[in-house]
Amino acid sequence: MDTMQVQLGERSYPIYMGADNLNNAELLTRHIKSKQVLVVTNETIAPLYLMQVTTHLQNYQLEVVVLPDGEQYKTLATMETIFAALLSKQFSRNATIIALGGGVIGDISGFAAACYQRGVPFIQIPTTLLAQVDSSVGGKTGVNHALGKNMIGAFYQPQCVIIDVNVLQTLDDRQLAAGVAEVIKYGLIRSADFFAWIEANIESILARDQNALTYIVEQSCGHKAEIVASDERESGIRAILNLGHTFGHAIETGMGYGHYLHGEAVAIGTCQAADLSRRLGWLNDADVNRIVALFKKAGLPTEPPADLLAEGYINLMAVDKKNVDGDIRLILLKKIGEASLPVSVEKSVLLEALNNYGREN
Ligand SMILES: NC(=O)c1ccc[n+]([C@@H]2O[C@H](COP(=O)([O-])OP(=O)(O)OC[C@H]3O[C@@H](n4cnc5c(N)ncnc54)[C@H](O)[C@@H]3O)[C@@H](O)[C@H]2O)c1
Ligand SMILES: O=C(O)C(=O)C[C@@H](O)[C@H](O)[C@H](O)COP(=O)(O)O
Ligand SMILES: [Zn+2]
Repeated sequence: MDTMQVQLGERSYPIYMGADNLNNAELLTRHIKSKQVLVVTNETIAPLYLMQVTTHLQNYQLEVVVLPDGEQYKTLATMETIFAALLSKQFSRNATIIALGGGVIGDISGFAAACYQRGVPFIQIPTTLLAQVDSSVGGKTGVNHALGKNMIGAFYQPQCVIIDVNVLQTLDDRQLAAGVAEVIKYGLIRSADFFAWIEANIESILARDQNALTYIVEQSCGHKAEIVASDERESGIRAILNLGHTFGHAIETGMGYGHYLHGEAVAIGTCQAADLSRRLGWLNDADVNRIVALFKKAGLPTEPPADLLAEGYINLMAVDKKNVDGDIRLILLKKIGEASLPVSVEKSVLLEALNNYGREN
């Protein structure tokens, strides 16, 4: 098993990465400092992994909340189910919440932990590739609003992250690919070598080769942990983790949550960001073709939805969290392996790019 530390002073925590960690009773209980424990999961994950985890928690006052499955349930209304369970069982401020699931469960449970009695400890047990490489690390928690993605939330760090790569074997292919989108992101924003490694090994990743999966989880967590350690609350460099997300979040909200998976929307959004970077003269045609080709090889979409028109996009992007004084700001690419900090883009340039995506300047 490999351990990595997210260095955040008194909020520092370990990420445990390995195979079979869900069968490690000592590890699963190492960071629980309370008698009361609430496991939050969903109706898909519960039959697969709930027992495997709760079997090691029999010495605690254990409660379980099983939420409905889907991005459309990442709402304030769903959080009420968690608060009702905590209050009806009279859980105290030292109780521990365990998030067992993908990014949706992690984001909701983390935000519930941040809010309940103004903050209780929580533990992330991510069960999708996307959650293992991205959402379980870094403390962004929250829920969606009908008018904007992740608009209600808090920065709230977990006590630890426990990753078991074995659980990736039960993920369906579409969900695996969605996770690969965020893995490609790390190569694009920070490491041309890692990007080239993904290009060379994409077949092994998609075939769920244990070594390939372990490698991308370790590399991705390493990149994310370093970025978060240097800028916990996104006042600067952390924003590069948002590559492709300004377009991607507009797609998710505009098309209705759950229509496109988050990773799929990020894949399209990253191709749009690459196209815009080319229009600004930062990337050349060959770079953009290379990026689009890798997403395609991963089985991800690269074309924006035809029914989301440019004006609609811009209205949705107008509430992006990176905006300042109403100016839309995006993360773009200087080259493969290096992202820009947020760049303000004139509405006319954005409209031109949205209307002519993939075509000559
Ligand atoms: N907090 C962050 O930093 C951050 C980063 C990236 C994404 N996110 C958020 O994460 C969410 C997307 O997360 P996701 O891609 O994990 O989606 P998800 O949580 O919806 O999980 C995807 C699907 O896989 C199922 N599933 C989970 N684990 C499984 C397993 N081991 N075997 C079989 N099925 C399994 C789930 O029930 C669900 O149907 C979005 O809401 C996105 O905004 C947050
Ligand atoms: O951790 C971060 O910082 C990220 O931006 C990671 C993203 O992959 C993730 O989708 C995040 O939830 C987006 O954050 P938001 O602030 O744009 O909602
Ligand atoms: Zn993301």
